[in-house]
Amino acid sequence: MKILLLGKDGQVGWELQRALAPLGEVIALGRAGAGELCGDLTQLDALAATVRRVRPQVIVNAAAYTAVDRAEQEPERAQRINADAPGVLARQAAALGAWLVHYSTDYVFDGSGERPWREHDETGPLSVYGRTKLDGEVQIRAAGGRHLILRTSWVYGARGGNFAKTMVKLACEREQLRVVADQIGAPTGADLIADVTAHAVRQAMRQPELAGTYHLAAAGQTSWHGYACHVLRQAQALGQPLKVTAEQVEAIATTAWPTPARRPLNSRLDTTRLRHAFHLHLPAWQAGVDRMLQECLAH
Ligand SMILES: NC(=O)C1=CN([C@@H]2O[C@H](COP(=O)(O)OP(=O)(O)OC[C@H]3O[C@@H](n4cnc5c(N)ncnc54)[C@H](OP(=O)(O)O)[C@@H]3O)[C@@H](O)[C@H]2O)C=CC1
Ligand SMILES: Cc1cn([C@H]2C[C@H](O)[C@@H](COP(=O)(O)OP(=O)(O)O[C@H]3O[C@@H](C)C(=O)[C@@H](O)[C@H]3O)O2)c(=O)[nH]c1=O
Ligand SMILES: [Mg+2]
Repeated sequence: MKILLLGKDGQVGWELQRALAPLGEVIALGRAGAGELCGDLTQLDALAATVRRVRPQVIVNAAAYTAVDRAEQEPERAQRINADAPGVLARQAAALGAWLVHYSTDYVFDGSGERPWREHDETGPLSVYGRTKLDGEVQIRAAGGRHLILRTSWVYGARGGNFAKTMVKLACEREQLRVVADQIGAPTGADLIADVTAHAVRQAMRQPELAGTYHLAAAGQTSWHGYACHVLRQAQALGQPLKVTAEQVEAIATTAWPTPARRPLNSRLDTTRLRHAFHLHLPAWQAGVDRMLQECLAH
């Protein structure tokens, strides 16, 4: 089996290089591409030509414009990368009879209510990032090919920048940390996402009726404040020289932390559909966070 992986250098893309390897030949492209193959999602014609040249059975797209606040100033670029490029990939995949695996986000929802979002709940993105990710989903479905859209949340990985690493860095540098406590979700590891992807691809190729949209997040829930406190407790145990300890992190409301992009308060994702369809157990969010910190901070 031939798999075309896009976005190989991102948090999820990096883990996918490892997780997809046992499934077949993985042609992994970053933004720079390789030889005649284009991996740049802003180059729509060259991207389409790349798919036609490789003729994969599966395309996995882990590339995205993920700078949520910056996207408010660059809506056209975010639209091209997060929506138009996935549309191109989906139409090329459909023409080849190939699968497309793509990732989306909790930020397609408006964050209202208390209950975890289900796949068919009404969307209502609050930001340019969320709107462009939602349009990517729409374009993929419209192409009519076989696809898996995996919506995930609060991604972290050993490789790449993420909130957990930012908290450790800031707690070592600053005298004070304030973190929003009213946005609720589940931190999800890039390694878990990659492993579930590989498992789902294997199963979906035998059971094409499994095509569709699924919520994929670690079990449990917390706030960004709860997440930060957990990270700092672990970091301290691993010997990091913190100036701000977990107990000293100030819990604040979203209204006290103004940002260019609005973010959902309720980012919980209901993963029942994924767990049942693919017979999966999803671990508690803390397990993967602890493993990542151990990998990054232990010496
Ligand atoms: N990060 C998160 O918290 C969440 C992510 N997701 C989704 O999961 C998926 C994977 O995200 P994650 O791995 O965390 O994101 P990262 O930001 O770690 O990785 C995205 C990758 O895409 C690359 N990229 C950006 N622009 C282009 C381009 N024009 N052409 C080619 N590559 C490009 C980035 O390169 P560079 O670094 O050089 O810009 C980066 O390597 C995405 O679809 C994202 O929307 C969903 C929920 C939460
Ligand atoms: C650095 C910092 C952030 N915050 C807040 C801002 C924000 O509400 C929250 C998290 O900050 P971030 O910048 O990591 O958030 P953000 O980049 O919006 O994270 C999102 O990224 C995209 C790609 C997704 O798809 C989402 O699932 C989600 O992971 O914490 C504080 O309250 N205090 C701080 O010191
Ligand atoms: Mg971010």
